[in-house]
Order: sequence, then structure tokens, then C-alpha cells
Amino acid sequence: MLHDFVPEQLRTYFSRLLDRFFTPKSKTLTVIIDENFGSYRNQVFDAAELYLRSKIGPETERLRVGKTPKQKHFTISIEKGEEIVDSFEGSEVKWSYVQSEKEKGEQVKRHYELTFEKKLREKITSSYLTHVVAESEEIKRSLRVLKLYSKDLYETDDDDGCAGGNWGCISLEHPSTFETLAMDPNAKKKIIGDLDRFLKRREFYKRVGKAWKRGYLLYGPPGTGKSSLIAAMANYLKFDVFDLELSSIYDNGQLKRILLSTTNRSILVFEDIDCNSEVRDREADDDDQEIKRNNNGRVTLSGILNFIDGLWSSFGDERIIVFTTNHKERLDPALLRPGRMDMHINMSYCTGLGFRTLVSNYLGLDGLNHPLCEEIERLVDSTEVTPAELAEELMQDDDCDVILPGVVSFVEKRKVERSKAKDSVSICNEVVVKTDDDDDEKQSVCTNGMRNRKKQAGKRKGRGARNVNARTYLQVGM
Ligand SMILES: Nc1ncnc2c1ncn2[C@@H]1O[C@H](COP(=O)(O)OP(=O)(O)OP(=O)(O)O)[C@@H](O)[C@H]1O
Ligand SMILES: [Mg+2]
Repeated sequence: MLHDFVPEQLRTYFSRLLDRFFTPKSKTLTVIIDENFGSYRNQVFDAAELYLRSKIGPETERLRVGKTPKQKHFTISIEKGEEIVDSFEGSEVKWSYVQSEKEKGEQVKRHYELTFEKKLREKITSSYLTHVVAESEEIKRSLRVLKLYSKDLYETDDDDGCAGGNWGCISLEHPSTFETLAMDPNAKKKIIGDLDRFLKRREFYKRVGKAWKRGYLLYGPPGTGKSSLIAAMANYLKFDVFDLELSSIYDNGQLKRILLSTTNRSILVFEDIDCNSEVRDREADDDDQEIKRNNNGRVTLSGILNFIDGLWSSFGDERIIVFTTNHKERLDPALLRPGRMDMHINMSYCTGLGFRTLVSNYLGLDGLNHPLCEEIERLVDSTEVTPAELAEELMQDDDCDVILPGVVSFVEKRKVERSKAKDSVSICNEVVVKTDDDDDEKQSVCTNGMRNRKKQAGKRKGRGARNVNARTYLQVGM
């Protein structure tokens, strides 16, 4: 017809017009996500790679698997040509992975194709891709190998992933978690809740004009799990740990430089803070001369406090600051005042419940079902024995029938020794938490099962007026 009725000059035009009219229109749109974006890596490509690992379904026929010596887990990814279907707020999208054939001297080009209905363009290119990037960040955090930084380490075992500056760093592979920690379950819950709240409160801290950080004081005898709790916190939050050895820091200036070189999303640890004479209770310390000398060219208490709640406290974001001590009573009251440490956690001697956790860690169910277990719980409840001592006893053998009688005699022996030293003991895990409530209250559950609550005013020596009405005291037994 075109040949017969349309002049030659117009034929091409009409032919194109008819083509356009009769060819069915595609209802889908495909977005190409290249590996590189200009000369940079494409963040969306990397995010998609991580995100899609968690979306691999039973319909996928070919996968790639790999692992570097440093990686803990296998990395699984989809093979070229494979497709993955995902859904987002009721809409379906299809991902496919495309890889160019390698030509001589050329690098393989890789990209993802994301296909969806055209009408979803706005939703997919903004909300869905934002969701993919956010999810991938979460996955990255969970796969992260944590780092332990120390000024004493000159060499690092890992040159990728360590922060700059002159910190030495090794991978933190401490196995302690909140599940393996022998601690009163209520205290554990309280700490986990506090950490969760802290993570979610970026906007809150900004609104109230406070630095986004949280301070914990862990106190108790040696071997009760203070360092293990720090490792559990790091594993839970996926935060690196900076170990600040105060005795090796020359003065406040160096402390400032060291603290400023730490990274965000980290835990700064000042272990055995009472061993630094400057933070001991100055009224209780006789040796004034020593303190004067320490004020000259050493780290001073005010230098530390300046970073906790002074002008310098606003350095960095998402910081947890932990102080540990075996002797809380020796600390200067200025360090214990409200507003300084948000939570005071007493890591006390082991209790029956704590022993249960240790038995389940070390011996599994067999230990928990053993007839001696209950007897040991009762014994542990009535004497001062640390989780570290019990853990050592539980590692003596594999056989419950050998270990548990050994634990009985160990705890009985310890009980006799202790009762010679004093008549009675009171075992409690105490957690003092600063909250935003108006009331001050102290709650305690001791090992005898008694629970009491009492109103508590800011009476302690050295306590200032500030924040006195904004603390909750929780005392719980294991
Ligand atoms: N509460 C606990 N739960 C589980 N294991 C514990 C606990 N406390 C101690 N342990 C065991 O004892 C070992 C030593 O404990 P940890 O180093 O955490 O004690 P600490 O309170 O930091 O002691 P120190 O005051 O001497 O630094 C741990 O590696 C762990 O095996
Ligand atoms: Mg320790």
C-alpha cells in the first residue's frame, strides 16, 4: 500500500510511524547498575552485591562461592545470567547479573540489571535503592571483623581495616557474648536495652545538645567478667575497641591527641582506672605530694573528665566509654558523679543462676541435667566465688561425673576459707542506670529472693545538684 499510494519521499516517515503504532509498548523499565561510576566504584553496585546474597532463592541454578584466608564465612554470589526476584512494599523487581566476556587486554565489565514496571519508577529508583543500600550497610556491619586497638602494638596483623594514626591494631576475636556471660538476666537485659536505645538516639542527642556517647563504669573483683562484658558489648554493637592504657600516656595533651585519633562507632576502654593515682579518691589518699607531682606532666582527673563531659566530650560520634575498676571505693567522687558515667555495673561474685550459664557454656545440656548441678547452685549462692574460678574448674575434664564433684569440693573449700574471713556474705549484681525518668529509685533482688524498692535521693558524698532527678537505680541479684 505504501508503495502504491505514498510518494517515495514520504515512505520512510510513514513506515516508521506505523512501526511505532503497531509495535506493542514495553511496560517494563530496566536500570543498569555498573560496577564503576566514572573513576569511582559504584556504591549501588557494591550494595546490590551484598544485598542480593541474602535474597538467593531456590529458583537460582548457579552460584559462585569463595573465601579469603582472613574471612570467617564463605562469600556466595550469583553467577552471570542468573536472575533474582525481590519484592518491596508489594511490588516485584527482577535483578540479573551480567558480565562481559573477557577480551584480550580488557578487563571484565560487570553490571546488574534491575527490571520493574515503568509505573514504579519513582518508588524503585528512590525508596527501593535506598533500602538496598541501607540493608547492605547492616549486612556489612554484621560481617565486620572487629579490631582491638592499642598504643602498645607496634605491628598490626592486618593492614586493611585498621584506622589511621599511630594505633597498633589486631582483629578482636574475643568469643564473649551476652549469651555466654554469666550475669543476672535482668542486669543483662538492662544493659542490652540501654545499648539499643543509645544506638537509636542520634536525633535525641542532637536535640538535647549532648554529645552522642554513653559511659559505663564496671566494677568488681578480678575474674568477675568486666573485660568479658566489654568484649560482649563490642560483639553486640559491632564496635571496635580502643584500649587506653593510662599509665603509658604521658600527659593530658597526649591523652587529647590519642582520643582524637580514635574512630567513631567504637568503645574506648580505660581498664583498672583505680591504678591511676590521679583518679583515686583525693580525700582518702594520704599522699598529697604524689598527687601534686602527678598533676605535673601526667594525665590528670580533670583531663579525663574534660573528655567525658567537658568541652572536648563532643569529639566523635557513637562512642561508648568504659572504665573498669576492682575498687570503686577508691575512685574520686568526681568521677562517679551523675552525668559522668551513665551506668554503674557491679560485676559481682558468681550466683547459682550465673553458674547455670557457665555450665551450659562449658558442659552443654548434660551438665544442666546433672543431679549435682542444683546442689552447686545453692553452694555458689552462699559463698564468694568468681566466674573465672568456676570456669577454670569446669575445664578440668570432659566428663560431668568427674568435673561436677570437683566443683563441689572446690566451692565447699572456698566457703570454709571465706567464712573464716567473715561471717556472712551478700551477693548482688547491681546496675545503676541513668534514665530520663523523673524519679530516682533503687530496685534490688538479692540471692535470697527478696526484692525491695526504695526511693533514693542524691545523698552520696560529692554528688552535685545536676541530674540528681534523672537517675534510676536498679540493684538486682543473679
Ligand atoms: N561473668 C562471666 N561470665 C562468663 N565467663 C566469665 C565471667 N567472668 C569471668 N569469666 C571467665 O573468666 C575469664 C576472666 O574474666 P575477665 O577477664 O572478664 O574478668 P575481669 O573482671 O575483667 O578481671 P580483672 O579485674 O582481673 O580484669 C574470662 O575469660 C572468662 O572465661
Ligand atoms: Mg579485666
